[in-house]
Amino acid sequence: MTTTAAPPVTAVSFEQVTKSFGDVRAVDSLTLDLHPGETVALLGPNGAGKSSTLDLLLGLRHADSGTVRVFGTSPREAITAGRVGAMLQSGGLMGEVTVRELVRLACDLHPRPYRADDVLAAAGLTQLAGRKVDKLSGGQEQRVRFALATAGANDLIVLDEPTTGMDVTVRQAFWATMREQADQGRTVLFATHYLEEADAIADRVLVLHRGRLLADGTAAEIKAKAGARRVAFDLAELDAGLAEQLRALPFLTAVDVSGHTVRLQSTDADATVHALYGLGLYPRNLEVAGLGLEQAFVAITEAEEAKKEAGTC
Ligand SMILES: Nc1ncnc2c1ncn2[C@@H]1O[C@H](COP(=O)(O)OP(=O)(O)OP(=O)(O)O)[C@@H](O)[C@H]1O
Repeated sequence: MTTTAAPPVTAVSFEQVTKSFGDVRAVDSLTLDLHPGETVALLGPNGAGKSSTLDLLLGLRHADSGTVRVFGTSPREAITAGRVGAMLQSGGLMGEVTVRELVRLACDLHPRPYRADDVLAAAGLTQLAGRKVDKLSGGQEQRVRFALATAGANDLIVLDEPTTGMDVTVRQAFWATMREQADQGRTVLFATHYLEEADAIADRVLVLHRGRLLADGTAAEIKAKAGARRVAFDLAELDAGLAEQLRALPFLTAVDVSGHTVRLQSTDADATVHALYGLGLYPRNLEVAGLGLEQAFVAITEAEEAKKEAGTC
């Protein structure tokens, strides 16, 4: 007798999903699969469509066209089954109750709940459990949202700019908890403007721009996709026309002269270094390195903007 292996479960699947608000296409033909155990960062400039994408995934909005599936079902079915936890930017918290009462309620409502005390502890809220929710600081409120998103054994955790307002210690504890969740096979999807977080935490990075997926890969792949390298050096003497001279060189995509330090981005670092000597410069402390994720992100989204202005996309 032969047995056929079940197809691998996809945590999230977007197929040709489009969502517009009036003239604005917030999500544009998005096709995407997320897998169990992946930690995925969703990056994009303001208005790129990150929150809209998360809203579609959570069934808070419906697509104009295309299909969104969560563990093979509709978002609503997946949520009702207690498979999805979310921490969103918007939406007020119930204020007149204590932190403990609110977290208990979330646990009571969850089909696969954790113990409220454990949830409070994991979110760093044990000391604040007796405090009224409307007396919390912004960062403390974020911790409560985190607790509500992790009140039960969710298979997918969706976080919209989760660490905004959190101090460094809480932020580190937060990501440690998320790592544990991913190590247990859960999928963690988070939108963020903190690119260093995406670089450190995510094993997959998605770059959205005007509702379209511009890049999808590991942080290293995204950096490589930007196709540029950093060239930095110091000059003992600065010529007044230096910045102009540098800008006239080929292959440069960014020029920054600050004090005696020059930072360049070049699509051909070898040619750039050669050209520096050609200009009669004597660069000291010369460093050539790949782009950081933040610079790669800026390079990729700016290149897309430039294409749009030139009418080629
Ligand atoms: N309810 C709405 N009504 C009208 N336009 C909307 C609505 N929600 C989103 N938009 C528009 O859709 C686009 C995408 O917005 P969205 O909030 O998804 O972006 P974002 O990437 O999350 O941005 P940010 O980083 O600023 O939070 C924007 O141009 C926004 O103005």
